[in-house]
Amino acid sequence: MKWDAWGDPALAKELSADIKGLLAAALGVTGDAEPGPTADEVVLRPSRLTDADLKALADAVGEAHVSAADADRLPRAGGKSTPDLLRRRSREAQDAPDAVVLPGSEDEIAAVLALCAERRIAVVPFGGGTSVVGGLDPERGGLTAVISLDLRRLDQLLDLDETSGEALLGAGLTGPAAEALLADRGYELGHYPQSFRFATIGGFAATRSSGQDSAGHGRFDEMVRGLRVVTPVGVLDLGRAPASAAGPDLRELFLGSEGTLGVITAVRVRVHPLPAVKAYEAWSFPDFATGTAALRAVEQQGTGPTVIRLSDEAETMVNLAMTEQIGGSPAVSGCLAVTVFEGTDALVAARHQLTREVLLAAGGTSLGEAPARAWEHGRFSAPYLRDSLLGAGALCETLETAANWSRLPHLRVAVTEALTTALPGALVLCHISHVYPTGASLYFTVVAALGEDPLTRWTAAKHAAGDAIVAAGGTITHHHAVGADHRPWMTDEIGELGVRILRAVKAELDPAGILNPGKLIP
Ligand SMILES: Cc1cc2nc3c(=O)[nH]c(=O)nc-3n(C[C@H](O)[C@H](O)[C@H](O)COP(=O)(O)OP(=O)(O)OC[C@H]3O[C@@H](n4cnc5c(N)ncnc54)[C@H](O)[C@@H]3O)c2cc1C
Repeated sequence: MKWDAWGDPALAKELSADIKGLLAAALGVTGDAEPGPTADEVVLRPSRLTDADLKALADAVGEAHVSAADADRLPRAGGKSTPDLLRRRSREAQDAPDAVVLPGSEDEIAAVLALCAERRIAVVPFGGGTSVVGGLDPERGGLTAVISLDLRRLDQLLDLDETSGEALLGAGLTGPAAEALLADRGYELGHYPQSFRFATIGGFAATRSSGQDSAGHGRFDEMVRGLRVVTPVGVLDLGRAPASAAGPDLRELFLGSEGTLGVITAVRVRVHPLPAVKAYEAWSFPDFATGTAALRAVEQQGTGPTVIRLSDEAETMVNLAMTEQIGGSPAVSGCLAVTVFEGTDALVAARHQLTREVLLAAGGTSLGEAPARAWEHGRFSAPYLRDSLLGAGALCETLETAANWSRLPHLRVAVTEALTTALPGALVLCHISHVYPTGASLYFTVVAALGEDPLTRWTAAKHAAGDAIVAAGGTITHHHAVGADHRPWMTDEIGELGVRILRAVKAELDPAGILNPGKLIP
């Protein structure tokens, strides 16, 4: 993963003539942005750890697994939101964790937490580094220093119970590494967020991630059967049966806990046999309202596509211009919807047919397989385009929410208005990609001219959007999590009493307050 951009440098994308034309016509963006510093030119604030601290950390995990070198600190200085990337481009002194520590076992994690509590050092658990909500900000929270606890060494398939269809996965496994280990045994987890190639099993659990196949396989939190968590005061092993009436489900406390309550070391997940067949069909709807009603009808009928998503008119149009870049869709007018079905021959055929009938009756026109296959082909490539847009002088950022079907139309209008008021002239695209019987998520992409001081302008726009979401009855986050960026709205989301409950749990599990200060809990 690059320190100042997304993913693999070899896959960086050039902007096509079509996109450059669109940027010039829609946003007046014609030139290139000033390039940021190289890694060697970045100035990091010096590490605040003493030699004695570093020696104690090395005693806990081995000398080879502790580093206070700038080359190791810089890639863990934050996540991968656009504000993170803009900060990395700064030529002013940047903050970063004071050291990077890579434990190899639960005992080593427990030892690190104990010595950090004793020495008043904050700990930021680090999975794949793909947070887009400031979840990895190197916040010290009034303590003397902060370390990044990189969990990549916890990368084993620890158990596969084929009879039950459950796998125990190390928290540091990336999406592709976990799927490869399972595929060797004929199984699939089926969690494919856009950040799939770099994000980790522990990160998915810690943020309540949702993948693009959520209609068929569920959100990540729905896949979790059990969790192992190391806290500063002991180890928890949660989830002993597929269902239980033994009081409140404590797994739920750690799903979405974002490193503030403990370090997730292993996750027991539901797995399924690799699908025998897949079927694809794309659809066009005359407008977003008609398409939204069609998705609702499919979801409420329960006919079970694995993927179902709908782009609004603007996103469908931009998708066209991106065809060359990310394998986007061939010519489509109106609003593009994509459906994918997976499973056995008979189930796929039945689900596909039942879904088709609903979509046709709801006003959809079939576009055949090609646009749906093109979407799948390019589905992990869009983040590379954001880097190219930044290089060309355009700010591109996303935000997401969810609400009941009845609130969705107003929520979409309110967020779009908030964004275009805060960033006049910005292009705001929207899609639905996660559906539930009672509602759906809305995912917004904002493209604007970078202009002067983009960080301040984006922060103001994000704030306006957050206020609009809350006022319109949406959740402040459907799957990106809270981190530092959504924390100001947590009291609106769960109320004062809800915040007090989280604080009380935190005080019990993390009395020294070392775990990921400044995130999630107001
Ligand atoms: C381009 C892009 C596309 C994205 N697409 C999606 C998407 O489709 N769906 C989606 O859900 N999200 C998406 N995200 C957001 C992000 O990928 C998810 O939040 C992901 O789950 C983070 O996983 P990670 O391993 O990278 O965790 P990190 O970013 O390293 O950490 C995220 C948070 O979890 C904590 N944490 C990490 N590992 C552990 C652990 N083992 N124990 C305790 N705490 C831990 C960290 O301290 C931090 O607060 C996207 C991000 C980017 C940049």
